[in-house]
Amino acid sequence: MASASQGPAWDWDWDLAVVIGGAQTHKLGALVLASAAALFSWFFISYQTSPLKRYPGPFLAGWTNLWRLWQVVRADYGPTIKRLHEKYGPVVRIGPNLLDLDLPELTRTIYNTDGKWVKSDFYKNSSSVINGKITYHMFSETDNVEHARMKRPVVRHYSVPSVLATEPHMDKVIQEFIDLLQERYAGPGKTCQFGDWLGYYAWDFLGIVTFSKKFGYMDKGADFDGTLAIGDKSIDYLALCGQMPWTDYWLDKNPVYPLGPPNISNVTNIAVANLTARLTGTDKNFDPAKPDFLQYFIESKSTHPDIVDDSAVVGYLLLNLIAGADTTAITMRALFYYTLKNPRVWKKLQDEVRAHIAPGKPAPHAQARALPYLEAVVRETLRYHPSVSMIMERIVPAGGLALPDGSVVPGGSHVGMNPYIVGRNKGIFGPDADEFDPDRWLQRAGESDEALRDRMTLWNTANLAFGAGSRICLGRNLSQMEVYKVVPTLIATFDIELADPNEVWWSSARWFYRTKGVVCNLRPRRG
Ligand code: HEM
Repeated sequence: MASASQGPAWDWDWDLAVVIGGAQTHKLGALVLASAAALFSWFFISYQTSPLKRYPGPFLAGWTNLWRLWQVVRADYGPTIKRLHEKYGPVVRIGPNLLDLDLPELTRTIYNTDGKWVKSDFYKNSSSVINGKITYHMFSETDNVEHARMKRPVVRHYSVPSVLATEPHMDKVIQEFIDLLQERYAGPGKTCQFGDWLGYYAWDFLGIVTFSKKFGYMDKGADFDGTLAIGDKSIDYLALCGQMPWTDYWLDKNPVYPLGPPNISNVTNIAVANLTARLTGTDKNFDPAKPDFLQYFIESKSTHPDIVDDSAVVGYLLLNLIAGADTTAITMRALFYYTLKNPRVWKKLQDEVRAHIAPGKPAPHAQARALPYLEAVVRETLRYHPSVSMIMERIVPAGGLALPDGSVVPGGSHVGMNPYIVGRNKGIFGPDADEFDPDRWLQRAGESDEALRDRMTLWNTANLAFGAGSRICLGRNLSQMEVYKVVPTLIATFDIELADPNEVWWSSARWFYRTKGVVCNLRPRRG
């Protein structure tokens, strides 16, 4: 009985708890259901009423940006979107408010200099928090007026004559590069992680033209301080967060516990240390007869005191390194990978180079630029494997964008083109656009000079490897000089072959189309 009399009390409490708990569970369940219904209705109404609904694309992409985030996670972004264009045509909806266009005839409209076309928020997460304030640089600043203000003091330093003035620095680093390769890898039975070395060269090259000092990756033959790996992470962060830019405020810009990519503090420290040494006259590396970008930027403080202070100089220095090293390394790696895999192209390039460039010393820029097949190979590499292989998003200005099919994309929508996709447009480059063939850039049999000129003008409109318009790559002259000088120097100095002619390199197609591999045998030149 006792147990019977105690039992009901316990049961009563238990039952009450169950009833209350059940009621709460019901309420919670109802709340979850209501929220899901509201969310679904919101998605459904947005989907149904979107002015972009008429454009084809994967079903999920029209509903949520998670679809495109997933494509970035998969690291096969450019090729995936290209396949969608093959299926749906030149306009593909890849987000609720985003169209990817394969319409080279519109490049000069979307990427122009009139200031009306603005970069989307995709770019904003490539910024830093300085003294508690989010700070943008030339690449991440979306406001065109502010961007023009930042660019004005330094743009002339990237002109061909200014870049050419740094050739003595380039020669120094190129000489060291070939000497190190000779020392370490030119012996019998040795293979060289050539792809990695092109990365070390690209970083040390920029170190030397930027502040007359290498980082030391070539000397150590390794990413000894992890900077190259951190650089990769920060570019991946840009690509991933850029699909839903608000996530950056919860991750990297979160004031409580920032969860962004590791920052390249060692490069920042090096930039600050170099600036301080230069300003205090203790910089032992600097020779006033050999200008570098640090010197140019310090001069900008006098020419534009209202814009450039010491922290702006550090910003310019960092952008040189972050925007310029991997992009150029990707281009050089791709150039060697595709040409070495194609014996006809390799032989033609090697013959041309060896007929004009002396081995064992840096190729003079003027001589290298006079080699037509080298030029064709570089152009084809930039077309076939552009370092930036994602959509370069812009916001359609008020008034809309008229498409060739007669439709008008309304103002406020996001649109853009991807250098990888436009570069393989068959209407422009022909049915073999998916093949690597530098000869396409040469004058064809029976083609008049005028016809060649027209063809090149057309092809240049589809060349977005360096972007276009007011936001075109600032460092393009510098990176081209870097490539045009080192490639013939290497070919003139070494017999180069892939250690495994069937090598399939590792690749990751996100904002940068990164690659690893190109393992080579380097032997002192015989022929
Ligand atoms: C092969 C090498 C390179 C390639 C393929 C490349 C590609 C690009 C592309 C496509 C853009 C435009 C992005 C957009 O509009 O969304 C860009 C912008 C930029 N690049 Fe490069 N780049 C290269 C090398 C360099 C170098 C060496 C530097 C500097 C030393 C540099 C500095 C910049 C800067 C500052 C911007 C932003 C320009 C602006 O918005 O005003 N790049 N680059």
